[in-house]
Amino acid sequence: MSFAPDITERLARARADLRMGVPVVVTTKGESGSLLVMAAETLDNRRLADLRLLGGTPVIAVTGRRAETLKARAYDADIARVVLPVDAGLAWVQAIADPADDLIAPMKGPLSTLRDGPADAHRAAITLTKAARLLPAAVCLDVAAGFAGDHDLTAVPAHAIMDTSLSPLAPLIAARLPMEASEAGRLHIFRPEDGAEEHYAIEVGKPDRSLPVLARLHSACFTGDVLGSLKCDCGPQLRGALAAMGTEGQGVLLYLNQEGRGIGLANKMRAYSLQDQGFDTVEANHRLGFEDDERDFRIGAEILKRMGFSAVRLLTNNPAKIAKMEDAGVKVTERVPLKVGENSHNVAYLATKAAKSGHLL
Ligand SMILES: Nc1nc2c(ncn2[C@@H]2O[C@H](COP(=O)(O)OP(=O)(O)OP(=O)(O)O)[C@@H](O)[C@H]2O)c(=O)[nH]1
Ligand SMILES: [Zn+2]
Repeated sequence: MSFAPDITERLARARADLRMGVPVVVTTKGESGSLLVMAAETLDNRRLADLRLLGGTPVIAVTGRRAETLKARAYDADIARVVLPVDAGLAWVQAIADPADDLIAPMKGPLSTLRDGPADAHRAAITLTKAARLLPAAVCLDVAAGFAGDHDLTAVPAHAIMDTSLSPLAPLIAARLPMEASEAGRLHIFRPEDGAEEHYAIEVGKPDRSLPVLARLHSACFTGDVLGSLKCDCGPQLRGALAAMGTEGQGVLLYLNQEGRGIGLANKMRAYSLQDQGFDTVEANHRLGFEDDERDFRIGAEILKRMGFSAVRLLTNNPAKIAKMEDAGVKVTERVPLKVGENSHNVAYLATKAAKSGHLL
């Protein structure tokens, strides 16, 4: 009998802790052992002062993307460990993590980055901040084994954070949902076992499981789907896909809670703020320290398979989605273009997606 949380549950706790500003400890088997980790975004003055009392050399781990903008040398390939100067305060930490003021205060340096020593735990710390939908930057300090226990902190092994296997998704409940596009709608809720966000599937009609189904993998876009934002084409694509399924009398639309191409709504708004400064959608993601697209489309493939679908006619303009479906074992027998909702505000955004992300015009 055990009531203690397992590794997956402790990972969920660690994400929640970081969002609240509570430190966590990342452990490795190597020489350093335990790394105290705080998300740069949620660090406060009290914990920064406490960190200083511990001595040692605190660093901020940032992604290679962010390091490039900061002109910091990334000795660890895809990440950099920026040394926290002795006199650096909270504003300095936040300016390293957050590109909001990069243009008005461009000189943060010269920044010194660590070259020696293991960086696996630091890399895991950044991955954890991303999973918590925070800015990908972590304030880190080597601590003695036992630190987590002494301070009642959640400890997680780096290898568990870096484990990329997909968490099982269980179908939770489904119910009839008549919609404008089709009265024969049914909404299914899927809940992942790792405590991450739920995802939804809207089934239209009763599609024959032995035939390729008309399908759409829609990523959540609060601004486009709900507010009718003109900055993207998501709202018209969502309604267009449902309308096509209504006309055909069958189909399946997955509503994946991967807002902002997987960076979360707060970070997407940071990206929008950078776009107001003149950066395009891809550059904005990079300046924040993210890749262009942080979504995991295996989730969509898994839900389709759980629902009994093995082949789809996919409504998309994004060839990467097709490749990722095929990789995950869902056959794409046809690409059905979905070109709706172009306007004067999003024409540059759509052109950037075509030029940089391979979208078909
Ligand atoms: N980070 C970021 N995300 C954005 C931006 N504009 C829209 N999004 C998000 O991008 C996602 C929309 O992508 P989709 O329409 O599903 O897919 P796609 O990759 O464009 O491919 P299609 O199937 O052709 O539509 C949603 O999660 C939006 O919230 C932006 O400027 N920055
Ligand atoms: Zn959108």
